[in-house]
Amino acid sequence: MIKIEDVHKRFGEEEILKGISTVFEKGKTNLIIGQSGSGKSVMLKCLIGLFKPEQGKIYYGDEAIQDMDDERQRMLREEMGMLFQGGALFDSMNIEENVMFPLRMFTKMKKPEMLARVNEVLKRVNLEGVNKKYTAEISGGMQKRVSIARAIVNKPKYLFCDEPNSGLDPKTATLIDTLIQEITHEYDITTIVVTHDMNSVMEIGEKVMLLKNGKLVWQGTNQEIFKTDNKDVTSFVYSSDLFKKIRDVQLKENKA
Ligand SMILES: Nc1ncnc2c1ncn2[C@@H]1O[C@H](COP(=O)(O)OP(=O)(O)OP(=O)(O)O)[C@@H](O)[C@H]1O
Repeated sequence: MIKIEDVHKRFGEEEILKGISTVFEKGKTNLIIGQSGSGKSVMLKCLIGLFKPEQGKIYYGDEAIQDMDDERQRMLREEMGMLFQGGALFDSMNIEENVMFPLRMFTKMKKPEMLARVNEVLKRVNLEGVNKKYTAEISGGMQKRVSIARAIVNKPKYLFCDEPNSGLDPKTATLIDTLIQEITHEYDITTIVVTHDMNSVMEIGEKVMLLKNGKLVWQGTNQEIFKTDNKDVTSFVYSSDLFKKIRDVQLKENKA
């Protein structure tokens, strides 16, 4: 679990995060949604320690990141898996070397042990046997699965995903979302996903947080998001034509 209390982040004169408090729950997919520029990525970067909030606290379990010494912060980073936009795989390494990278960085495992772990996670993401291929030789959806394998290879307690299905067709996007959710449940990870995608909200939004202009304006489940009359939620959700049409049909049915 990650708990944040009254987090403020400023760049120069501009306050980007204006006092955000919430809990990211363990064993669940926690989604941060909101329009472009609402502060989602800044929030994510505060959570992983890339940005330091001027005010407020970020607790990992009982410990605030601000109160941890350098060694404890380094240990915390080892507990984090990251799945960033574009996959960020190394073109010059094959798949096996890419997935092994965090183990080389953070552990003292010997090669056979690393290889066994790499094969285990490649199997988990249904990519057995691609070890020696290079990024350019596999599809975008497969690259995402390799990135997921790399993100979980060191058994993280926390998984951070920034727009994990950007650039994928809807079917592959759903597969990636579902994989992230299954892994979250299986390994009891606290997963945080930044997304624009309403399909992801519907599929895996076990806890959904809506940011607007640097404030948390609504939080709830994906079931609740379609029932609430909160104006910020409805204007975000129904800015998509498809969802607007679905809602119009529902309203008509309710009247009939
Ligand atoms: N390093 C930085 N220095 C100055 N301003 C920044 C920095 N990073 C982000 N910002 C500003 O913070 C605001 C929020 O940006 P952020 O990237 O968090 O938005 P977002 O909700 O993730 O948007 P998008 O969905 O387009 O990625 C923007 O106005 C952006 O210009």
